[in-house]
Amino acid sequence: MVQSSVLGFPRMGKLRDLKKATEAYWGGKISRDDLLAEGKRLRQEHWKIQKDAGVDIIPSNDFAFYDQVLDHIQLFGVIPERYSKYNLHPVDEYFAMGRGLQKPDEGVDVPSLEMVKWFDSNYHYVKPTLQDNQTFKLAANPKPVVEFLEAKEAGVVTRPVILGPVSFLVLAKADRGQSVDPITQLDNLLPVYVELLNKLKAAGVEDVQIDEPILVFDLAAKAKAAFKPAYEKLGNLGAQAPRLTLATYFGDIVHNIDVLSSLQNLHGIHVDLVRNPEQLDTVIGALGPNQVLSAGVVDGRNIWKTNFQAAIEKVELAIQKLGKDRVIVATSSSLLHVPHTLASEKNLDAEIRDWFSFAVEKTAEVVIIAKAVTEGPASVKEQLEANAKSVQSRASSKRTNDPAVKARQASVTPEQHNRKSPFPVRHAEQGKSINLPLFPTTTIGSFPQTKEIRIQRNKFTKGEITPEEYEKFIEKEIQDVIKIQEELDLDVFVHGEPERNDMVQYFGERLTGYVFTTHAWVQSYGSRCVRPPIIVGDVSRPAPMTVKESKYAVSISKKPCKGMITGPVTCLRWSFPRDDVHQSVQAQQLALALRDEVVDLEAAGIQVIQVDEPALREGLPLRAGAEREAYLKWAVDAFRLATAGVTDNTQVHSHFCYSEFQDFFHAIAALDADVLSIENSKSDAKLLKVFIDEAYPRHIGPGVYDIHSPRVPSEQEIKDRIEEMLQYLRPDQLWVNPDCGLKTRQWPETKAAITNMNNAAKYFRQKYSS
Ligand SMILES: Nc1nc2c(c(=O)[nH]1)N[C@@H](CNc1ccc(C(=O)N[C@@H](CCC(=O)N[C@@H](CCC(=O)N[C@@H](CCC(=O)O)C(=O)O)C(=O)O)C(=O)O)cc1)CN2
Ligand code: MET
Ligand SMILES: [Zn+2]
Repeated sequence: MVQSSVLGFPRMGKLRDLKKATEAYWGGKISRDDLLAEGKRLRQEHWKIQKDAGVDIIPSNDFAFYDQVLDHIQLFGVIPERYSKYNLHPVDEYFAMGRGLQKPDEGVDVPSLEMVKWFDSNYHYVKPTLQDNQTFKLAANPKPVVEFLEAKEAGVVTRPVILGPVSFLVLAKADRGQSVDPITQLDNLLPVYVELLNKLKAAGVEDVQIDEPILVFDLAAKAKAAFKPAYEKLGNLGAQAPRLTLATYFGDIVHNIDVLSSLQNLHGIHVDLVRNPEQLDTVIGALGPNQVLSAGVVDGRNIWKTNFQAAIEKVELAIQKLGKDRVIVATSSSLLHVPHTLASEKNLDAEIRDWFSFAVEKTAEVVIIAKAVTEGPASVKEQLEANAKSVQSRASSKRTNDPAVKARQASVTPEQHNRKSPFPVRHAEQGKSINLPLFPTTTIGSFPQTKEIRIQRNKFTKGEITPEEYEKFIEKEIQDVIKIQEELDLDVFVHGEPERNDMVQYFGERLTGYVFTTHAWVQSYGSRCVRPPIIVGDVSRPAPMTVKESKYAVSISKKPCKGMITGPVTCLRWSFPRDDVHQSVQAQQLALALRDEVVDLEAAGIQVIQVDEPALREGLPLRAGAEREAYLKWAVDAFRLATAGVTDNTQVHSHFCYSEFQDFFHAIAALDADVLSIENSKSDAKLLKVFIDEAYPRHIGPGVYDIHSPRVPSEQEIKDRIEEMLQYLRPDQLWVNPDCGLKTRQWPETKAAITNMNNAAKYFRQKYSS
């Protein structure tokens, strides 16, 4: 019999219940016990959904209050002393690592651990941070054991998910000032895995899903070599340990296929056949004689209904070679990356709705496919017919195709990708009308999205206030933030983005070719969620999207004020893209729509325009090679097409909130933006060295403090950071700004942090002008 399997389920709940509970706990509104009880309730609900759907292999330990990697940091005792020294309750220590903790009265002040993108997704994980003398110790009540028992008690037998030791270490880094190479710690870490597996077995666990997603990367020799000792040990524990199924996702493992020979003692291997169906034969060829293949055929990363016929064909190929008992039908990855359920969407057009499948619906899909291949297509005839109809409806729908967009794309010329003059000429032109001091200060766009803003928007969406009332409210918000920026004495203002629910969804709602949802939330980090809009057809811009607010802000600003839009690659990556048209085509459509917006902003008198591309880096194919080069070409072209329509006088900014530029620098440079703001506050300033090494001529603002945490950085801390940056950047090219937008912050901490930031900038301005 072919079993069905889900690799992980979204944990926020149907109505973002987990977000509400954690934020209430942080705000002191509910107790720790209340929070723990809510977590338990959600786990039970999610297990029940999967059990009722008939899923054979249901995950546990896929739940996390903040992040699953952070769970492992705590599980293995990889807790830096700066957290452990406070002897906090484990729940609070966990959140302190995730989001920092500042309690001046109790003398507690510690920033969060670094948080970075999970592979090429918009989910962020907390980076394990190791010391030179790192030790590992299994937590007293290991979470995977506790949650397995909890499910068992509720009548659900689960397969706990744990992150494998090689991935844990490869995804880790040395703490600041430490030099340990994490992978060298394998021998110290393995005993903890052995102990954990023993405890799981003792609790009654038969099967464990052990994730080693780093197998999809190009691995350093040391990392690759670590699989053999790791899995010879973990795969040979016999009756003392559960069977292991090693899971990979978001790429193929063909380039690491030789590793499989040292994994032959494992029960099974999971591969992503949505992203890389072509790896099937190679992987089957490398399996041991009794090993099981978990075939990821239901997309864990996108919301399109699975094409049953195509999925069944893939699974049948595997069955022909392995037999029904050695094949599992699975989601390609955890369903963490898709929204909870389509059932919550009441406003979707019926034709289009029928093309979608969210997490709850995907659990049903794995079950149907498994049944189709086990019992034959007749056993699920109705479902197969309905599915074929949906697939056919989407393929032939007029909603997806706009000849005018296609015609415009066909007429794009190479010159449209180039600014009129090179940077030095533009810079001189811009200097005539935009007066800036040395070390100009600015922010990244958004100011706090207060409860009041969200309430007013909610009322407006529901029709409880008129568009005019909402517009008045937004104008007042803009007035307030302009006034605050004057008081804070910033040099380049922003309008604060109060009208935007999200930097991508807002544009999706204003572009043709998109649909958007009311409840389709996906976790981005911690308690923060996004509601990615869905690209269903060719994209175009029916009318200006941001001009009114930007123009108003400029009209009341005594200093330059940036126009603010989200770039084409980010609009694409943070939406659910089409899977029937190449992403480069969708990016170009978005670029053309945004180009019109940029030109309209300029025409409205906006001299500084920021085009955010924070998702440019995460879209980079995970492995070096032709695919990566092709991506960089079309992604850079899209940005240039969107921005190059303006005159030399207009200063184009771009923003990226990540700092891994090493394998990527030439693409950033090729964007030709006049000013870049980048993330840097939590990474080593050494990363900036690439800007000198490559003689980067233009201007840069590496973030001087981390906006993801409510913690207020001191003026001294910021000065130290700027001092470090000046080792790598010229004083005349350095801007001073936070890491990213301030929408998740509260006003008091925002004002305090920016005051410190501005004072730090003034100190250097003074120092370098004399
Ligand atoms: N798409 C995207 N990806 C991104 C980022 C980003 O900004 N956008 N930033 C990076 C980090 N990620 C972030 C992701 C989300 C948030 C964030 O603040 N999200 C908000 C939701 C934003 C939103 O869409 N808000 C809507 C809906 C707000 C809401 O909850 N409304 C209530 C009703 C109003 C109320 O009573 O509060 C409801 O619908 O129930 C709005 O403002 O209109 C949240 O989790 O709370 C911040 C950073 C990387 N990836
Ligand atoms: N302009 C946006 C903001 O300030 C950029 C955010 S990048 C995730 O919120
Ligand atoms: Zn950002």
